[in-house]
Amino acid sequence: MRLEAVRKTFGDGRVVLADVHLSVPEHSVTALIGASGSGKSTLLRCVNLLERIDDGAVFLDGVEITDPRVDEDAVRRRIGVVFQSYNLFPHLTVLENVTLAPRRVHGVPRAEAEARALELLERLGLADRARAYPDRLSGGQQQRVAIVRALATGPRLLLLDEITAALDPELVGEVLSVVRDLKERGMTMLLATHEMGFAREVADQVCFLDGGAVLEQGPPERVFGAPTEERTRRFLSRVIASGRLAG
Ligand SMILES: Nc1ncnc2c1ncn2[C@@H]1O[C@H](COP(=O)(O)OP(=O)(O)OP(=O)(O)O)[C@@H](O)[C@H]1O
Repeated sequence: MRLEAVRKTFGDGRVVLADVHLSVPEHSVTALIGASGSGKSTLLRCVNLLERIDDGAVFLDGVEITDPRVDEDAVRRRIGVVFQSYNLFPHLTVLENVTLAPRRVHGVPRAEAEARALELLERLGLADRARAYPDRLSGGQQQRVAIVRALATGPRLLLLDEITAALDPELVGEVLSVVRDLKERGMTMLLATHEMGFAREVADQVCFLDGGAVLEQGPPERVFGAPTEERTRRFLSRVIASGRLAG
């Protein structure tokens, strides 16, 4: 997946993404870091076509998905998204939550959708929760269900937007270990995070966004260990001061 010269403005003409170039190689993990408001979520939303870009292009498997003639549903099937808030339907069981989009949006037969869902739930240690309702699950379990739901359409790319931010600290680990497992299985991921320790551990590439522009990009050892830009250094020292580099 790659972004070429992506520009996004909101209402009053404020530039939120300015000329962003970013390449996310297949089977690799890219972490977007940067201060609150630097444009991380907006970038993810532009990739998933939840936001329309003003200029530039986004490519997935060599196809320009930001071309207005492209079928948006087909694109979304190939891009899984997990947000900070799990957004599970409270009146549906775990299994129903996971199979809803494949069945209703993509027309997958019930038996096939359920078989795939159960396989994924099993893999994420949730098989025994399939018939439970979300309010019977911990936050960590709910977020893992949200990850299963994102995987249920067999995406080529997974976008993770601050997926541990709403969790109690003791529940963060179980969600991060799922991400590690997906990485080992070769899933291509683009994630936005404030957890620098996690970015450093799981990412193949770290991209520092500042005011909607990519200021610095490279392997985590380099960006965290020897940042070349003064602003990156300042951001990281603020993060260290707040204790979020470890973890
Ligand atoms: N729908 C919108 N309309 C207008 N402005 C928006 C909209 N969505 C985001 N913005 C603005 O765009 C800028 C970037 O926001 P974004 O949420 O992408 O940043 P972020 O880096 O993800 O922040 P955080 O780390 O707090 O999640 C912010 O100034 C935000 O207020």
